[in-house]
This record gives sequence, C-alpha cells and structure tokens, in this order.
Amino acid sequence: MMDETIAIRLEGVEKNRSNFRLGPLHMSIPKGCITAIVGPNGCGKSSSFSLMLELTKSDTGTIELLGHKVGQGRNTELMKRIGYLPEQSSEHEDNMKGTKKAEFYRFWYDSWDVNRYRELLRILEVDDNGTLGKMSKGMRRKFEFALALAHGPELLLLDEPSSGLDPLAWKTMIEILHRYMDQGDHTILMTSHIIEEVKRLADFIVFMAQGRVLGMYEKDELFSSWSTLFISGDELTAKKAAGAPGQCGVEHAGGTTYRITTNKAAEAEKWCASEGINIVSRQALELDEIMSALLMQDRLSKRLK
Ligand SMILES: Nc1ncnc2c1ncn2[C@@H]1O[C@H](COP(=O)(O)OP(=O)(O)OP(=O)(O)O)[C@@H](O)[C@H]1O
Repeated sequence: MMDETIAIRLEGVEKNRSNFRLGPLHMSIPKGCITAIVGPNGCGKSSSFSLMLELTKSDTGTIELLGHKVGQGRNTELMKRIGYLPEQSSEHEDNMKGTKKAEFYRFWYDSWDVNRYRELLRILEVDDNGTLGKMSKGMRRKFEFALALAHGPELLLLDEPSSGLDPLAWKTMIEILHRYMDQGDHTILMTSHIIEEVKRLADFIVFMAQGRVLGMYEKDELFSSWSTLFISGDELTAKKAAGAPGQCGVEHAGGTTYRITTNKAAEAEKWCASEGINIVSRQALELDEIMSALLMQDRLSKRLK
C-alpha cells in the first residue's frame, strides 16, 4: 500500500557493475524533510540518484518516487515534479549559453516560473548570458542550482550541492533551501561530504558504505545518542568499561580512567551511576567520528559472519 508520508522508497534495489556492487538498498525517505546521504567516496551515493531518476536501470528491486513506481515505462509527468542537481556538469553542454539551457527547461517543465528563475539568478549573482563552459565552477553550480529549483519541484535531489561554492554563496544556498522547505510539502534528498552542511540542513542522515546503507537516523537523536565518556573508578578495568551499554570502543586514558565511545549515551550514563563509576567528562561526537565508528562496527559484524 502507498504510504503518503514517504517521498522515496527503495526495496531490495541492486545494480551490479564489473567493479562495484550497489545494494541491496532499502531506504524510505520521508516527505517534508531534508535527508542527507553521507559516506566515503565511491560508496554509491551518486549511483543511487541515477537509479532513482532512471538514468541507470537497476537489476532488481522496486523504486517509488512520490508514490509512483519508476522503471516501468515513461515517467515524464513524474520527472517534471522533481528537481535534480547532478554532481558534475555535462561537458557536452560546454558550448551552450546559459539562456539556451534555461529555454529548454522552460519548454520541458510546465510549472517553470520565469520570475522565480530570475530571482534565483539575482540572489545567487549569476549572469546566464555566458557560455556554460566559460563559467567558473562555482558560477555554473549556482546556475544549475537555480535551474533545478525554478519549476518549484516537490522533490529535490541534490548531489554535493555546495561543491565549488565560496562561503558566501554556500550561505545563500542554505538560505534558499530553507525558504524552499518553508513553502509547502517539499522534500530534499542530498548527498554531502561537508559536515557543517549536513548539520545545518538535514533532518535525517543516511550512512552509506561500499554500496550499502548502514543506517538512517534522525539527526538530533543521532547526535544525542553518540558520545565519548571519560570514566574512572578505583576498580575499573577495560573489561568492565567494555560492558557499558552501546559501547563501540574502549581506550585506556591513564591511571584508572577509560575513554569509551557509546551509541547509547543516556543508558551508558545510567549504567555508570548504577555501577558507582565516575563520569569525568563527556563529549558529543562529530559526524565523521560517528561515520568511522559505524564503519568499524560494520567491518566487525562482517568479520563475525
Ligand atoms: N557508469 C559507470 N560505470 C561503471 N562504474 C561506475 C559508473 N558510475 C559509477 N561507477 C562506480 O560505482 C561506484 C560508486 O560510484 P558513485 O559515483 O555512486 O559513488 P559516490 O558515493 O557518489 O562517490 P563520491 O563521494 O566520490 O561522489 C564507484 O566504484 C564507481 O567507479
């Protein structure tokens, strides 16, 4: 049955290439939220976008966008409800003028809003009169970002949106995306390597590695559940510290102090209190540290299988 609260659903989606296996992917991206996919280079983020947009055909599995199955014939009307910013600009468009590309978009998208497009170019300080190949990397990125948004899509897929942008342009892009999310039932699925970008924008975070989804988490919950605790106690040993709930790593920090990483911070703190263990200090983990810990857990679980 169709779930009205889900914008993108992937069930058992697989794509096998000679050098890379993507999937089986299972993902449910909620409507009305910003979800960021994070993961190391080459883990399959862009390839997942290509499958969703039918730029590549999957071998198996089901993909649904906005309640419609993709990969079963022409989906022109569905694709018009989506905006896409690819990671890389097409080289074959290098000799095209910005105005010409915008004209194609105007014909293709029924809901193309020339005022919105002009306004975006103005805010982003882009002149679309130039040839695309002669625009600077950041300028072209901003231009293509404006194109992806100008028809007011319900769903926006952004592959590394801030790549090549200067800090001011990045801030402007974030403001535009916040405004886009405030206008109705909009959804963004993006990929990013920039921790600050993910932290400022995302409601949900999907971790990917080696073609698989390691997990999807609500951002605030994720950051509050992962932490590093420095704990100490006269009788404390590494073995005892390893018993902390959600323990993902124990290191000796000198004397009777141990540094533990946990993904169940509240439970670990309660456990310390009940065991008479003193919490010397606590630190929230950064996104990249959480990613490393998840990768480590994944490697361990694979080794144990
Ligand atoms: N058209 C293709 N033909 C063959 N292999 C491909 C193709 N496109 C991507 N791949 C391979 O699929 C894997 C995943 O690539 P993908 O671009 O999806 O990763 P990514 O997570 O987006 O990486 P990055 O963070 O570097 O952008 C890589 O090993 C890549 O070489």
